[in-house]
Amino acid sequence: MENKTIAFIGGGNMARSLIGGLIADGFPADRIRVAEPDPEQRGNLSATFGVRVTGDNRDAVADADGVVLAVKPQVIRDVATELAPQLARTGAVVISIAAGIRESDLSRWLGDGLPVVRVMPNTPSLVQTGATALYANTATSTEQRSLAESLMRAVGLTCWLDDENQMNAVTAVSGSGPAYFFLLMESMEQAGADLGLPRETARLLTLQTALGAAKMALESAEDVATLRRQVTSPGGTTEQAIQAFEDGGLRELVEQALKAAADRAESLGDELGNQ
Ligand SMILES: NC(=O)C1=CN([C@@H]2O[C@H](COP(=O)(O)OP(=O)(O)OC[C@H]3O[C@@H](n4cnc5c(N)ncnc54)[C@H](O)[C@@H]3O)[C@@H](O)[C@H]2O)C=CC1
Ligand SMILES: O=C(O)[C@@H]1CCC=N1
Repeated sequence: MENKTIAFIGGGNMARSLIGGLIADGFPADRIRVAEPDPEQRGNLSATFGVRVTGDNRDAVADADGVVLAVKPQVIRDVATELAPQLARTGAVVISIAAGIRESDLSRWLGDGLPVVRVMPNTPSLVQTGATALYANTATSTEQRSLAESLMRAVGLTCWLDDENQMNAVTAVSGSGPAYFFLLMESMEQAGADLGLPRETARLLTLQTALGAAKMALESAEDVATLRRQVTSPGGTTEQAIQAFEDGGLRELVEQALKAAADRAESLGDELGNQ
């Protein structure tokens, strides 16, 4: 990524996570541009990260080697069309993080033949513990693939997809995934407080347990089912909790929830791609 300049179009939640993670990894703030229409957010981005901000998308991409489209799926078509003539001249690789929006639609809006990489990151990128899947179109050179991968690797784990259709499943698992774990943490914190713990104690015990479980699962040679069984003493306390989860249909609920997220990614692609 040496000497590369990156422009973010849209400086919202996901862009902030990526920018914060990149800077924490040593990427120079003076090689990051952010185009953001909201003046308050621009001020905040500039004050927090020291990046160059602008209200003009075209200004942001002028000297960029990589352009991250970090706007909502509903506005990506307008942004792509607006930037198309300029991107055709600069040859920058376009990196879209928009859920559901297909490479074929992006390529049509940008003008066929431009390098486009679809990526699905997640917000823990802010603390360099992101999980990102990437898919590149055939117009993307090896160097441009490597730029997209290096950007995302700076903020966490990366994996390439050969089949773009898998991107909706990725969105359901890791793109949206942090929210599921946050929900579980919210519920555990509340339950701990209801059982009589001080709120802060319940919070800290919950968060450290989540961190410990994820770290252990990543580092252990055992699969997660085995690790779960190791906590579950026969006739003990965990068994009662796990039984309550199973009786409540947790596994089916998780399947339904992830299917609903993947279906929404698909329908966003249908709705917004056919414009
Ligand atoms: N939030 C998340 O956890 C994740 C989000 N994504 C994707 O990232 C994209 C952005 O999502 P968020 O950051 O959550 O949304 P957000 O609403 O926080 O950020 C979008 C930003 O784009 C700005 N914007 C609106 N119109 C614009 C325009 N015409 N030109 C430039 N900027 C414009 C908005 O002012 C806003 O700051 C979406 O496409 C979403 O699917 C992907 C993975 C995870
Ligand atoms: O909720 C959403 O649509 C975006 C995509 C993945 C996470 N947030």
